[in-house]
Amino acid sequence: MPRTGLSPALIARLSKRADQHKYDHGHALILSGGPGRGGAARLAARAALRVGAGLVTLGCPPEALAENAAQVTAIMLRPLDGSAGLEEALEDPRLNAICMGPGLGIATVSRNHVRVALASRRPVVLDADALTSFADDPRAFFALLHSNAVLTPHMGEFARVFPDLAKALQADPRESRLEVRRAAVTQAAARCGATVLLKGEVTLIADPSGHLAELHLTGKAAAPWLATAGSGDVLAGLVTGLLARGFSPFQAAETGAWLHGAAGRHLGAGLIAEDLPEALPAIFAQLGV
Ligand SMILES: NC(=O)C1=CN([C@@H]2O[C@H](COP(=O)(O)OP(=O)(O)OC[C@H]3O[C@@H](n4cnc5c(N)ncnc54)[C@H](O)[C@@H]3O)[C@@H](O)[C@H]2O)[C@@H](O)CC1
Ligand SMILES: Nc1ncnc2c1ncn2[C@@H]1O[C@H](COP(=O)(O)OP(=O)(O)O)[C@@H](O)[C@H]1O
Repeated sequence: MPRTGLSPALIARLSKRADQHKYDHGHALILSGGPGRGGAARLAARAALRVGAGLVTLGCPPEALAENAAQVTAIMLRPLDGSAGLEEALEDPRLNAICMGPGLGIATVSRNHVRVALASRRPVVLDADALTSFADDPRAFFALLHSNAVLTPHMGEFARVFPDLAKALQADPRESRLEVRRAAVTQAAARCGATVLLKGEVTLIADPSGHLAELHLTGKAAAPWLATAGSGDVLAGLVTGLLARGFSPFQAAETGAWLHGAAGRHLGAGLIAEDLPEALPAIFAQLGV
């Protein structure tokens, strides 16, 4: 990916044809945490819907259903009772992309959700608590992963799953940091067998076969107001929505990161995470989608 651009081929893939119906655009499942912890997953769900997934369902513990029902409309809701509930939901083959981590909680149930989702071999985005839940045993985590998974850590989460690679980064002087970051993300993807997107003002994306993309939100392309609570949850939702639409993991990661950056630049100072999905129609219009 050019450092600040999106290729014409990826822009073309964002369009919807007139003869398609909603199920042609996929059905994303976003998992939410318990009561009082649903905000992050709702942000992700909204982003998945705005980026064009045909349907988005928020799966939450039964006790969080009323809270979520008060907050969402176009997004559908499904109570999921533990990982057995997730397994049952995944009997529907039309659910074709999963997002887990934002606000999920760091707990055994989160680890079990990750196991069930990965065992289904569906495209899955693993963010936030889905990563942190495996901090004490990254090797067990890697054994579950496959090439349809996308990990979207910030630096803190990256260090929990790839502590040795993060240590090398922290030890390195500033001027060689980008080179070291590239090497670290490339090694991380090769090690875990999934696409890894390391977030920041420079976002790096690597897949297990050695492809590397980077998005530089610096200089004229800067979008520093993206450093706000929930912004990464929106990114996770964008990537999930694109996976539901049939983008490959690497394409979904680079397209999602680009749209996220464009929305951040478009909104500028004062933006909060809720604004980001709502900026997508303007970004699509600028792209001619
Ligand atoms: N509206 C909501 O409901 C929100 C919920 N959130 C959820 O809150 C939970 C905790 O996520 P957090 O990421 O806040 O906390 P974490 O504690 O998981 O990670 C943050 C820590 O990581 C370290 N770190 C190192 N480099 C960093 C970097 N580049 N960016 C961020 N942290 C870095 C810092 O020491 C920081 O204290 C997650 O489930 C997340 O999804 C947050 O996303 C914020 C918004
Ligand atoms: N200075 C910055 N410039 C541009 N983008 C940034 C900057 N800081 C953070 N971001 C982006 O904002 C998002 C923050 O995500 P994350 O740290 O996971 O926050 P949260 O957990 O609150 O959602 C990421 O997509 C990251 O790339």
